[in-house]
Amino acid sequence: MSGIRRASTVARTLQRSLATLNNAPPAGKPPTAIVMLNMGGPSTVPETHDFLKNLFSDNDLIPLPFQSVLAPLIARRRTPQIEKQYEDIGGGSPILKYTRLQGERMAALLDELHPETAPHKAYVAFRYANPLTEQTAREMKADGVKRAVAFTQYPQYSCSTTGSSLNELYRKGKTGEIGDGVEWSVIDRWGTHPGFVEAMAQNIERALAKFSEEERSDVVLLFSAHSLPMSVVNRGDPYVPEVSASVNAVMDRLKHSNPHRLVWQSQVGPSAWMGMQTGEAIKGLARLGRKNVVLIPIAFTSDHIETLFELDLEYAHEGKKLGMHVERAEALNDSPVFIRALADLASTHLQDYAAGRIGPTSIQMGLRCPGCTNAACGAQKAWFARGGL
Ligand SMILES: C=CC1=C(C)c2cc3[nH]c(cc4nc(cc5[nH]c(cc1n2)c(C)c5CCC(=O)O)C(CCC(=O)O)=C4C)c(C)c3C=C
Ligand code: FES
Ligand SMILES: [Fe+2]
Repeated sequence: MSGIRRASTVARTLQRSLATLNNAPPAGKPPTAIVMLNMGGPSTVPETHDFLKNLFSDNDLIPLPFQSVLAPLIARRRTPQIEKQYEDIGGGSPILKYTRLQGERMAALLDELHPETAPHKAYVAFRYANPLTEQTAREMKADGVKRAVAFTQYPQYSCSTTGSSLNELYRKGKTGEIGDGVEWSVIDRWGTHPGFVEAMAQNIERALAKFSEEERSDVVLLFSAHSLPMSVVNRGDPYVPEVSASVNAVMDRLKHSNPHRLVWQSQVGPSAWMGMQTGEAIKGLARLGRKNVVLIPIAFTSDHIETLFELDLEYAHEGKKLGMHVERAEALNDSPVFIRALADLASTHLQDYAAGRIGPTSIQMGLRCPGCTNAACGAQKAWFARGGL
């Protein structure tokens, strides 16, 4: 351990002891909180409007002039179209169901893997839908949490996704809404973790098995990730290279059995976004005579309108019209291989942190995008680097 890291560990331990003296914990050992960060989605169709209003109000995701006035207007205008999409996928987003299930199973595994910090409790903190961070903060405070891990559920880091969730957590944490003297550390990205790669590869193999043996090696693997505005890419956001690293890791695990491409979906509005777009790629492959495609959602861990609506209902349907055979690799959802990977990530983090091998944040998280002008990013990173104390 370096001298600086040892000194900061000692300082944190002292701060923690003082905080404990000031706020006696409730009877019984409070849980180690594993806070699962994600954007969330409307669990029922009537929640769509509030979800969109929260999303368009997020200055870290979409900086708008007069945001507090414009956001409700845009949300109201967009609600009917998006409500229809949630109706078409069965009446709501399954993200809360899957995040809860993943969290509960992960916490049970963690109690076995790392009994030193047991009991573990998974908390869900969504950015735009219930349970919002403020609701989760109240629950954590009531539970008397003193040690918490912010665990992003986005495999690859973007300042518009994980960055926004961390900024929100920082705002609630620094005002004491989550409790006083809570010691934080962060799992900020994990897009090449072997368990995540294995779970993705197994789902791709299951989709490939739906093609005849003669066709199988010729199937194009089309990895599809939510796009980013070029303004975000061009300020140095790490998401695009991190998604590419995930794709390469999965292809290595598959021993490059098939040709592949990484394409981008779900762009919103008239500005320039990262391409090539998924829909255009399917049309282009059809034009080039490629008949067989597996679509792979690589940047999200559970089903959402983008898998169930865009990939299944729009693109797969479009492909079929063009005479193609299009399958989709399942999202990770309740994959036991994936849930074990989450538990491994958290237990390795807790172990390394307790042993002083890592600090509260990764080395990579300390660096702001070279083009960043958002002061919240700097304050948030500094706060988490001090363990939130
Ligand atoms: C890793 C995934 C995602 C990134 C990166 C991302 C960036 C991003 N998104 C918008 C604007 C919108 N996104 C919307 C919905 C939405 N976004 C993601 C994921 C990422 N977004 C998901 C999974 C969803 C859907 C939720 C679901 O339940 O399926 C929407 C709302 C829908 C719509 O109006 O079309 C908007 C708007 C921006 C601007 C952005 C990067 C800056
Ligand atoms: S936008 Fe990336 S650190 Fe601020
Ligand atoms: Fe999005």
